Amino acid sequence: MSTREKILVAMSGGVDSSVAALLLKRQGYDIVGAYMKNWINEDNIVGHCPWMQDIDDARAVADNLGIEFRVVNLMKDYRERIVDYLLDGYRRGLTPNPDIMCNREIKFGVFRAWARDNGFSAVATGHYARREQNSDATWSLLEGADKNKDQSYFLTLLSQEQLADARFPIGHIPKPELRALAREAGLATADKKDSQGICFIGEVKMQDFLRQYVPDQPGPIIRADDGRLLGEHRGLHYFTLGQRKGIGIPSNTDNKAYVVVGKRSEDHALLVAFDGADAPGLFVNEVRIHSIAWNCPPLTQPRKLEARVRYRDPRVPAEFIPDPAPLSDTSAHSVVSIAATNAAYPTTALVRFTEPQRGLASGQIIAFYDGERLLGGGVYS
Ligand SMILES: Nc1ncnc2c1ncn2[C@@H]1O[C@H](COP(=O)(O)OP(=O)(O)OP(=O)(O)O)[C@@H](O)[C@H]1O
Repeated sequence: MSTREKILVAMSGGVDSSVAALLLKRQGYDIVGAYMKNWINEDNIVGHCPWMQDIDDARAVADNLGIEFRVVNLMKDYRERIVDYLLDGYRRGLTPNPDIMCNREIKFGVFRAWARDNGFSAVATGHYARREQNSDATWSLLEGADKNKDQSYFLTLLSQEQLADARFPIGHIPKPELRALAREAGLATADKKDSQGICFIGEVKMQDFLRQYVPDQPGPIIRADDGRLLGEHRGLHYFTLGQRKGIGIPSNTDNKAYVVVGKRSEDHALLVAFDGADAPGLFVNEVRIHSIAWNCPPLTQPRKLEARVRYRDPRVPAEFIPDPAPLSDTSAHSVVSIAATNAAYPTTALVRFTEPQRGLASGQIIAFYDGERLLGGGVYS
């Protein structure tokens, strides 16, 4: 009987996870490839979703590598844990982050559980992130070596336990080198273009998707500084803090563009201002967060660290100040609770930035770092 470690490789039909499988195979692991069926556009609501092509591509790579290939149906879990979270968030005026939730709830949640039930000790993905063992045998998650492709931000809410079962075989490779490896090995996906996040959101505009599920609820567009009525919008869920495109109010004669600076739930008003450092509410020096999760020992005392306020932003200096006795964790109202259950540490905090930060929308996620090392993160209140 084989004593090689059994690893389930999440194969999306993209080049990154194809090379993840290639490398693990070369390293001698006992691997099986699996495509997660997360969403199928059965109602044909949101147009084209290339899942069938993706399955064919993933299967072709698995055949090339001579490994078994499975399709795992997680549509029900995905609907309950990601789509409902997304729609619930938008209905409540938040800006949810389905990519981060998908990693925690699906890839390293139900998919990992499926892997365990089927005799695998770990789940590998094609994320640009690295895992490093600490002296006490726990794991740290580091940014991908290719800083232009780093995806550690998307793994922000993973726990130490999830990290222990995760493998990121491509995290140390620059993308051009990865494509070269794929070509040399003759992988069918070698020159496939990069995907755009979650299938059903990547291939369609989020607005088109939301239109099918969240009823329009028109309200006034109001200029924040003088209360002037500028027009009408179709629903607050189509907008997020810091958004400039699609407001539908022309720039003024000086070519100054309007930007969303707030939402007022009482009268469904969309608050806008001219974009700039003095736009009211657009820039903040500090922000409250909830649903904090750590993959390292939880921070219970104030500490200086670095924060990434959104994907692709550089890390910025900040001070993390935990609330000693959080009164309420707003995520408790969410369909999918983002909060760490029974956390033995404060799950709310204040984050104070050295430089003001722009457009931190409620529901979005902040990630904390110590250099390249991801510590954890939380959700903007
Ligand atoms: N439907 C899916 N089935 C299996 N694994 C998936 C699926 N979607 C994503 N993954 C896994 O999650 C990783 C990151 O997903 P993401 O959507 O960010 O793709 P990516 O970075 O473009 O990678 P790839 O080139 O492998 O598609 C993928 O590399 C893959 O391991």
